[in-house]
Order: sequence, then C-alpha cells, then structure tokens
Amino acid sequence: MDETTMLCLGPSLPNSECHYGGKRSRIEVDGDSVNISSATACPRGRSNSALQVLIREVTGVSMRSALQSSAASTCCRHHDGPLMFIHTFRRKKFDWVPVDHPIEFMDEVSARQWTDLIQSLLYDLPERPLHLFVVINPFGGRQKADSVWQDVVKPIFERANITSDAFRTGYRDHAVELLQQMPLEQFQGYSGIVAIGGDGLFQECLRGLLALRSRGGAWQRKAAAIRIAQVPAGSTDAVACTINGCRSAVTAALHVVLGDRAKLDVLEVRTQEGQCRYACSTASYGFIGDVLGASERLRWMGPARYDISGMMTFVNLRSYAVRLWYKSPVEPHPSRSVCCSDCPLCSEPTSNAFDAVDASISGVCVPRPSVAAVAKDSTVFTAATNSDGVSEDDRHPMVGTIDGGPQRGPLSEHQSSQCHRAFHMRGASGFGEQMISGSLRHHHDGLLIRKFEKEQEIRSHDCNPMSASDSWFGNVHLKDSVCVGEGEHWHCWEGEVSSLMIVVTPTRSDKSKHGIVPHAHLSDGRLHLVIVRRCTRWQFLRFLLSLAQGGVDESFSFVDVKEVVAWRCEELTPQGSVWNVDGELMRSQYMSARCHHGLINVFGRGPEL
Ligand SMILES: Nc1ncnc2c1ncn2[C@@H]1O[C@H](COP(=O)(O)OP(=O)(O)OP(=O)(O)O)[C@@H](O)[C@H]1O
Repeated sequence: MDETTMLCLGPSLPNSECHYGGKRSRIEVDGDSVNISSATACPRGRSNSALQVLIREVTGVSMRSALQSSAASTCCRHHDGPLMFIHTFRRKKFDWVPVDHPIEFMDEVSARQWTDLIQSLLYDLPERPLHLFVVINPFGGRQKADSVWQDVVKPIFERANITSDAFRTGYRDHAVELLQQMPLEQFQGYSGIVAIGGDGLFQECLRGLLALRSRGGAWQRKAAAIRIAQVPAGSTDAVACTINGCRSAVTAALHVVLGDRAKLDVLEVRTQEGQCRYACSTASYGFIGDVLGASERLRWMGPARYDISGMMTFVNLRSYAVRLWYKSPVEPHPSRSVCCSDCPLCSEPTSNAFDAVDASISGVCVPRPSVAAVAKDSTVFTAATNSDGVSEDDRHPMVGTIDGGPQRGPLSEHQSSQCHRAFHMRGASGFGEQMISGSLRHHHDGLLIRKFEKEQEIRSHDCNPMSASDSWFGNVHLKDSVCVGEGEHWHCWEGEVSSLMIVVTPTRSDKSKHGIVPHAHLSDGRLHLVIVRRCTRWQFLRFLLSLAQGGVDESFSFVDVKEVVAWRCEELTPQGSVWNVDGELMRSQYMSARCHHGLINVFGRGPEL
C-alpha cells in the first residue's frame, strides 16, 4: 500500500484477510486500484494477483451481512461470512457487461470497513453523479422505456448509490416543460439529466436545457455544465449509438454511473419563419425526410414503420431542386481519423460556445454569406473585402431580427462589381481547379454529365445569394461571431438532389453501424454536407447500402461530401420535401443551420477503439 493511501486510511487499517473465489486472500487499495491477491504462496514466477479493479471503473460497492449472504447463493463462499460486492463491468467490444465480484470477510466489522472505505474513494471521484433527473418516454420505440428504467437502469443507479427523480412524459414537449418549470434550487441539485427514450426525447431535453441556459446567471452556469445522457429506448437511438458505439441501455447507464464526460457539437437549424430545432446527429432532406414524413402516419407499427415507409419512399424515389450555400472551415481536417475516447480533435477548446448559444436562443441568429463574390462560371463564393481588407459584414453588421427592425440593404452596383472582381481573382488562383476536377469526375458517367451541365447553366444565370432570396437574408439577425472571417468561404451549389444530409456527429445506428460519416467527430465544430444528386433507384440503393456497410461512399459519381461549418438551403421545387432534424419534422422553403462547437456535455467518452 503506498503512503498516500495509508494516510487516507488512518492508523487503524481494516483487516485485509478475506476469501475470493473460495481461496484465502488479502485485499488492499494500492494507488488507483483495489487488489486482491492470494494469501497462499504461488509457484515461482507466477503472480499471486487474483483480482485488480481500477477505482475509476468500480461502479459501486455493496455489502451483505452473513445472514443475508447465507440466504443468497453460496457459490464462491468459504465459510458463512459477510460478503462485500465490488460492482464493475467487463468490455465486450463497445458493449459493457456488469460484473460483480463477491469478497467474503471473516467478520461483519471488516466487511463494513472495507465497504465504507471503497465507497469513500468513489465519493472522492469528482465527476461521479450523485443525484439525477430522469425523464422517461413510455411511448418511444417499442414502448419499453418503463421496463428499461425499472429493470435495467434503476438497479445500476441504486448499486452506485445514485439517487434520482424520475418523471414519465405524458405528451410531446413535456420534457421541455418539466425542465423549464423547474425551480433553480432543484435544478442545481442535479448532476445530470438522463433521457430514457429515443432521439426525439433527447432532443426535447436538449431544447429545455438550452432554454434554461438562455436565462443567464446561475441558470446559464449550471445548464452549461450539466451532462445529458440518452439511455436507448426509442426506434433509432442514434445519439446513444454514436456516443457509446452501441445501442445498449446497460452501457449507457454505466457511462452515467462512471461520470464520463464528453462534449458534443450541436446543429442549430432555423426556418425562415423562426422555428428552431437542435440536432446532435443529422438533418436530412429528400429521401430521409420523406421516410420520416411517411413513417409518422405509421407510428402504431413501432420501429418497423421506418422499414415500411422506407420501402414506399424508395419505390417512389423523388428528386428536388435546391440551392445551397455552405461555409467551409478555415482549415480542413488534415486526417480522417475516427473519433474515439480521448480523441485529440475533440479535446480542443471550444470557442465561444456560451456566447454563441446566448445569441441564438435570445434572438434569431442565422449565419449568412457575407457580401459574396458572385460566380459567373463557378460555384465558389468568397468573402469580399474592400480595399481596407474589411468585410462587408464587419462594416455593416446586420441588426434586424425576425420580428423586423433595421436591416442592411441589398448590394449596390458598385459592391456587386467589387464582388465579381474578388471572385475572378480567387477563381484564377485555384478555386476554378476545384470545379474542373468536379467536371472531369462526372465525365465518367454519360447520364450524369448532362445533368451536371444543366446545373451549371442554372447557376450561371441565377446564383447570387443576395438577389433571389434577399428578403430572407435581410430578415435575420446576424451576430458578428458568425460572419465570414479571414479564410472562410461561402460556396453555392444548385441542382436536383435525391437526398441531402447535414451530419453533425458520425450518426451510428443499427442501420449504419459505422455511422453515416464514420470520420465525423463528436466535438470538432465541423458538419459534413452530403449531397446525393438526382440518381436512379439502382444508384440510390447502392448509396443506402454504402451507409449500412461502412458509411457514405464518396467514390460514387453522384455523391459529394463537404466539410462545412454553416449552411443554408433554398427549396426550389414547389411543395418539396420535408426536413428530418434528428427525427423531428420541419418544413420551410428556406432553412439555415450552423454548428455550435462542443455546446453540450454528455455522459460518455466516445467509443473505445
Ligand atoms: N408521452 C408521450 N406521448 C406522446 N409523444 C411523446 C411523449 N413523450 C415524448 N413524446 C414525443 O414522442 C416523440 C418520439 O419519441 P422518442 O424519440 O423517444 O421515440 P422514437 O421516435 O420511437 O425514437 P427515435 O427518435 O430514436 O426514432 C418525441 O418527439 C417526443 O417529443
């Protein structure tokens, strides 16, 4: 036993004699682990260690007196002594399976002292939760959330000495209300929020939490620090699958008990009409939006509704004309590493997450292209700067809100011509090449090349974001923090799509084990824009199979994947598709979205690779 541990224990150390696995043993706490070693001599060269459990992986400790123990199973018992159980887990790839190690003591006093000692070491771990707010959606998925709570999660929390207040939702948005109506004192007493249900319930908790955060002061501080967990009991459970690498309620509960903490990027999606939703997985338009739209009418079928509506939507595969603007990050990620626990990319400090969310909750805050260079022959826009190198957004920040108020006017002719010049200079220095390689790629597919040329044609006539939808752009509040900065570029793309996806985190699920974009991260401040151009059913089937097998296949000529930080979409097809924002339907001709880098904290560590 090292000196520090000796000091903690004080002069009277509990008797370390015990029996483990039916053998006479000794128990000790050594630094960061509990060790049990055989008291009998081992053959030379063999370790006498029988068990070593890291304190940080102990999920709880409990004791059974001799009387209780004799009523229970007597396996592994040497005499009728009291038992102490060390609760921990073993790894089965990403799934964690609870394991209990029974240790038999000579007398009740020793058993009690060792139980108290290990319990006190667990209490000293600062990230361990003490008291949780649990929300259960009894109607999510196969309607098993109640039993998941009673039979799986509650016993794990009880063994870990975690207390909880559990609430069942009675209707849609009930979780948001529960959070918003909570007194501050009660809210401050919770170490975390546990949503037992699907992605929709998680999203409700997220919305409630961000609303509390927008109140400022103590509310903001607590809401920014608190962690949320999804215990999967819905139809898709992409949030839990993405964070933990598996769809297991036990594993999710164990991550809560261990007090794991990870940051998660949040996508803020807004409609022109001011409706706002937050997503941690994916916002999709076209095929996946249509699948959700159709599946809502089949909710009585449970999770099977997605397969049925998927089939129906596939048979009637449609395409939609859209105009997209997207802002690429200043520096693209150098590698395509898969996000995992202790991911270096996700541990980078998040910038201004606090300020950003304040702005977005209190008013309507949508990123918009700065005065953009207008492409006559390419899709690329770049922030135009005047002769002082000051961007238009910096000079005349938009101050209007969705409710009206002052706005910046449209581009003057002079500004417009400046934009043209700025673009042509940029185009000459490299951006044109991007397009050339794009065109070449599409030459391989005779069918697609005609489509692509048509898109070019449309673009060359009408791709100025400031003209076609000026009223939309001019009607939103712009925060300086989301203006186009040095090195950031807005791009425009216009064409017909079978599907569009904005992927925030890898978005793993049973249907896509590796995730839609396997190299996306939990908290790198990046989004992945997946454009699936209008394609045949056969091509789309290949695309869907690629999602199931290893994530979106970028080698398909009809698929483009772009790393972005903000994005907006104008629907050009009348009565187009709907947006599926983490399982919630949204419909609007104009949508815009941006990524909040590491906005929330979750119970989790990312998959252990
Ligand atoms: N008591 C309730 N009655 C009806 N609807 C509810 C209730 N509680 C929550 N909801 C709503 O039900 C919707 C679906 O719930 P949830 O996400 O938990 O399950 P799911 O849709 O089956 O799973 P997933 O979102 O993972 O596909 C949510 O949008 C939520 O707002």
